[in-house]
Formats: sequence, structure tokens, C-alpha cells
Amino acid sequence: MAEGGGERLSERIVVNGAAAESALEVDGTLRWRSGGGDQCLRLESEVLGLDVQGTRITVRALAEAPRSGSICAFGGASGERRRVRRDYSLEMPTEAAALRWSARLMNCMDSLGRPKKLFVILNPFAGKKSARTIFEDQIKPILEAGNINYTVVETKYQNHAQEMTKSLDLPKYDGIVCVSGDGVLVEVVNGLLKREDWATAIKMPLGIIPAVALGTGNGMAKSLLDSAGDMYSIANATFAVIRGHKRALDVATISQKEKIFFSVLALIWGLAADVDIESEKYRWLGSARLDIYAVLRIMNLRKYHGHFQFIPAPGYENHGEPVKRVDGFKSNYVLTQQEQGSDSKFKTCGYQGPENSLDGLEWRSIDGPFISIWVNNVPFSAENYAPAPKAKFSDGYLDVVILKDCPKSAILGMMFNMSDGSYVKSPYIIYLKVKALRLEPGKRVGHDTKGGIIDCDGEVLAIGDAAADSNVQKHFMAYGPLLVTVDQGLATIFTPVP
Ligand SMILES: Nc1ncnc2c1ncn2[C@@H]1O[C@H](COP(=O)(O)OP(=O)(O)OP(=O)(O)O)[C@@H](O)[C@H]1O
Repeated sequence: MAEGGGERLSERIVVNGAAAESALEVDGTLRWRSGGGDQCLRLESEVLGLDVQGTRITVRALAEAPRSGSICAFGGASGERRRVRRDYSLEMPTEAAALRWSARLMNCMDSLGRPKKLFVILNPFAGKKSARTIFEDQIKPILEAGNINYTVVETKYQNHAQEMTKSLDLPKYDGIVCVSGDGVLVEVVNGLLKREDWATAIKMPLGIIPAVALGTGNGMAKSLLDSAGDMYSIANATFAVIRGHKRALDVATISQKEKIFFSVLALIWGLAADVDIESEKYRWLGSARLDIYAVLRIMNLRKYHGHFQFIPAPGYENHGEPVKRVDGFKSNYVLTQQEQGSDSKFKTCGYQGPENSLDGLEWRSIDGPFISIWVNNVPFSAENYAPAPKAKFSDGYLDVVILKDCPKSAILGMMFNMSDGSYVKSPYIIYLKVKALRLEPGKRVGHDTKGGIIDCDGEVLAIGDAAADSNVQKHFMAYGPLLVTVDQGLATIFTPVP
């Protein structure tokens, strides 16, 4: 809470041209009564910054707009908080009064601990290549109204954000903000965790501002905004960064032999991955591409052989069958001396996965064929998709949604209940919270050569259909067993607050 000290101040002043009885509370809340009735501006949750010139104080705000009762496009729920950019001009009776009020407002602002200097990574190709325009027209004016000092750098190629983050002089900044889809945020997390000083680096607050208002990606921005009752908007996401509230965020480590990848959103295999990746060629359809391609895929439904093993969270111990041990996997993958010493390509530094051992914990298993397995760290995967409505940002568990046998008509029905996550009530859905999991993806049922796609945080991690994929060598992992563990609250992210 803001704290300006002293007594409540009151004056008869002129607010936006109208005479008003006004008061400035100790916490910086501004109240005034004029012809329009009683009004109020809360410094902590609505004010970006201020200017003082003589007897005039200009308060730059993102004021809360009345909550609409209507349903917004893409499931934007009624009653979500909207904000509008407005300036309030306070004409004080004397310069002494202006000094008293501005000192109070400044003290309150300083006590909020907001970030002062941000490193902004902008993906010019995000969404419909509109990130640059969105930054100039919508984000920059808010950052400047908030007196935020920032350095903005555009990504030039894939993994550029990861490279920049690996060598960034972190103490110079109070946060790293991605103006992008989810992909750049994931690169930043991977970059921080590959540094030698990863343990302190990963505590750097991260921000995500969607580069498109109605995009297909941006599950993290939607999850954060939704958790606070905020409407999914660029203004709200930008203000969440400026206000400087933070929350801890679980990080999942996906390991396969010597390879590790860090995820903060979701790992998917089967129907959802096929839809996400194969529909890329229909990007010109905008966000409708997912729904349209999903219908095509459901009508021509694929199933995959495979095995899924997991350590259940408390309360989920009754799912699946018990397994004695997990062969071929170290429960906590750490490179052995021999691997590190004998082959330089395995030489690595940085975070190697959670330290808490899984030894002795009971593994359970569910065997395929599967239609889809969806492992989630946060509730939303996109603005209008909530695959894991029970997911929490830092509970130390991953929410897994498994679909095995299911009539096509029931899957189509679930699509209508994706935006609020109520599809998980379907009797065909297995919903689990797990501490760790092992996925062994197999071939497509009825096809000896074709496998599926392992999609992690929107990118292809592995693909099991060599004939159809000329890039198969380029994928980071092989289409084979993966171990996924989770480190509770390892990362820190700027978040809106209710
Ligand atoms: N300048 C660039 N050129 C090519 N690829 C890039 C560039 N900048 C970032 N990328 C890559 O593009 C991928 C997608 O980035 P991002 O999520 O920001 O965009 P997006 O268009 O919103 O994607 P999606 O809708 O799939 O989430 C990331 O994995 C990133 O590595």
C-alpha cells in the first residue's frame, strides 16, 4: 500500500476545469466532489505518473472504466476490469498547495516499489507482424506516462531472445519484458537458466505483454490477467508490469538423456499438438485457425500408442495403475562426471533441474492408445482456451489432461466449453495434478512409421514422422521418452492484482 505520511489534505481546487471540493488521503487516493458527483482516483491501482508545473498538477492515469455487463468477443467474460488512459488536471489555489499535494503524491509513488528500468524484448514477427506498431502506439505511451526508463531490443532470429538473456547485464534492470507471444518468454526463461549465475538470474522479474490483442498465443498473459479479473488487453498487461507486483512461477524441466528444456506453459502430444502445429499453415485464418483445423482433425481422428507414468499430487493417487520403478530414467537428471568430462558437447553450465529427489515416491501409469495428453503449468494456453482451469502458478504441480477413448461428437462438444475450462467436466477427460511425469510417445495407431508431435510452449520439441518432416534433424529432442519434473516457484513474473 502507498504511504505518503502526514494528514489527509483537503482543498477547493479545479479538476479538469470544474471547481471541486477535493481531498488527498494519506495513501494517495484522490477524492473530489463536483457537478458530476463524487469521484475517486486510486494512486496504487490507477495512477501512472505525474507532472507539476506551477499551480497545476497533471496526474496521468489508467483509470478503471465501468465494468460492462456484455459478453466480449472470444469469451472475454462480462465484468472483467477495463482501464482507459486519462489525464487529470488539478489546478491548485496556490503554489504552496501544489507543492504539498505533489510531495504527497510523489512520496506515495516512491513507496510503491515500481520498476524503474526495464529491458524490453520485442518480436517484430509476433502475431500478425504488428508488434512494432502495437509497441509504438499502445505500450510506449503507457511506459512513458509511467516514467519508466526502458531499453527496447528487437529479436532478429529464433533463439535471439535466449542469447540476449544469457549475456544480459541483469543488475542494470528491474525486469525483462517480452512484447511477443509466449515463445519469446520461454526463450528468456531458458536463457536465464543457462547462465552460470542462474540461481539469482531466474529471480529477475519477467513481464509479458501480448503483441496482438486477439492472438492465438499468449496463454501466460491471459492466465495472469484472468487471475486478477482483468480484461485481456495490452493496456492491462502493460500496467501489470508498471505496477510491479510479482508472483512466483513454477518451471518444468523436460529432460531426455543429456538434453534439457525449460517450460513455463504446456507440453502437449496428440490431438492438441497436431492442431497447434499443423494448423500453422493456416495462420492467415487468424485465431480461427485452431478451431477450424481442430474440427478437421476430430473428423479424421488419430490415436497414438504410448505410455504415461506420473507421481500424483495428493488427492490424485487413485488414477492409473501402480508401477514399481521407472527404467532408463534418473529421477533427477544430472550429468554424470563421465558424460561431462568425456564429451565436450555435453559440457554445460546452469540449472540442471529440480534438486528435490523423486526417489521413493510412488509412480503410477496409464497406458495408451491416447487421443491427447496435455500437460499444463497455467490455466490458459491462449486467449480463448483454458485447458487446465485448476492450474496454479506456483503450486509445484503440473495439471495433466488426458483423453483416451471418446466419441467424435463428444470431442466436438468439448470445443464449445474450452474458453472457460468447463470441458474438463466431461466423463471422458482424466484430469490429474502431478509432481513429475514420464511420457513415452509411440506410433499412430494403424501406422507403423508415423508418430506424433511433442509440442512444448508452442514450439516443436520432437516429431515422430520422419517422412513428413524435412526438419526432423533440427528438432531439439528425439521422439522418445521424456521426463518432466517441476520446480516450485522458481521464476518470478510481474502480475496484475485483483
Ligand atoms: N525475428 C525473429 N525471426 C524469426 N523467429 C523469431 C524471431 N523472433 C522470435 N522468433 C521465434 O518465433 C517464435 C514465436 O514467437 P512468439 O511466441 O513471440 O510469436 P507469436 O507469433 O505470437 O507465436 P505464437 O502465436 O505461436 O505464440 C519463438 O519461438 C521465437 O524463437
